[in-house]
Amino acid sequence: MTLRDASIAFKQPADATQTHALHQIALTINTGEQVAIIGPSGAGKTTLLRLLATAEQPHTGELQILDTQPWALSGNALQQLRARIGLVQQSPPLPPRQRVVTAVAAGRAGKWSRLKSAVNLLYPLDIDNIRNTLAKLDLADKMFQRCDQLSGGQLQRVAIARALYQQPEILLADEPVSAMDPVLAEHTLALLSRETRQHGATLVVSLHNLALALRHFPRVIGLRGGKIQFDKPASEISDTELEKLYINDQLPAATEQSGQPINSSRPSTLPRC
Ligand SMILES: Nc1ncnc2c1ncn2[C@@H]1O[C@H](COP(=O)(O)OP(=O)(O)OP(=O)(O)O)[C@@H](O)[C@H]1O
Repeated sequence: MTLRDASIAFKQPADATQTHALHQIALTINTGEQVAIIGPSGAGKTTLLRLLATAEQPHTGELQILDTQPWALSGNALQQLRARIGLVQQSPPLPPRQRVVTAVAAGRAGKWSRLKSAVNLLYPLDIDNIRNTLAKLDLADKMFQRCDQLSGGQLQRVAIARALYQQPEILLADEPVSAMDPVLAEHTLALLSRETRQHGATLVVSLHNLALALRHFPRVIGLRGGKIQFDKPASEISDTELEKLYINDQLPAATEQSGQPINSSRPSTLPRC
């Protein structure tokens, strides 16, 4: 997938000013690559993932993905393209009363006929595969539970199971392990990496945890203020570059109090606005 000088600006309803969520982003991510996106709160990570998922249209510039220009496609063709792209959202929008099995089955709805999707909503057709997918995330016992009976971390795992079950060619995940304990977070990122590699799929994940980003992803993109600060192999990123990426002039007291430099080797969850 390729972005050429892509920008997105949002109008703020309060004062009608524009926020440049992304500014002239140029990048290419090749098929099968595994990439982490890091950066401070408000850097534009979610917007970038939504742009790649074709959930957001660039206001200027261009996106080419899976050999097409999505915004030149008809409505039907765009829907078909979206069925080939999986997006795990930061707060998975799972209907509270839906059962886990149905939520996961919905991952393939875009690939099925309307009739099959409707039947599947009532009577999930592919129980064994769904159970296997949930088992990889230690959730097989929750298969028939309602989504509103799950914890935040369990809901995140349901959303990941749904994306894995979809078997997309591109899997995009927005802070997919933010509500998980450290052991589950490690396990889940390793699983995402392994599963996408096995299917030859591309994986792009935004993360606040630097240690996880650097450990699990060979390529890391640092985003700040809607612009790319660096895009390089994880092994080449220095602590100074990380300090520069996350520097927060709005939080002098917090930074002084902690007195801790940003260190990529320790698990780090940085202060958020
Ligand atoms: N729908 C929207 N309307 C107006 N402004 C928006 C909208 N979505 C995002 N923004 C603004 O765009 C900027 C980038 O937001 P985005 O959610 O992409 O950042 P982020 O890096 O994912 O942040 P976080 O780490 O806190 O999730 C922010 O300034 C945000 O306020």
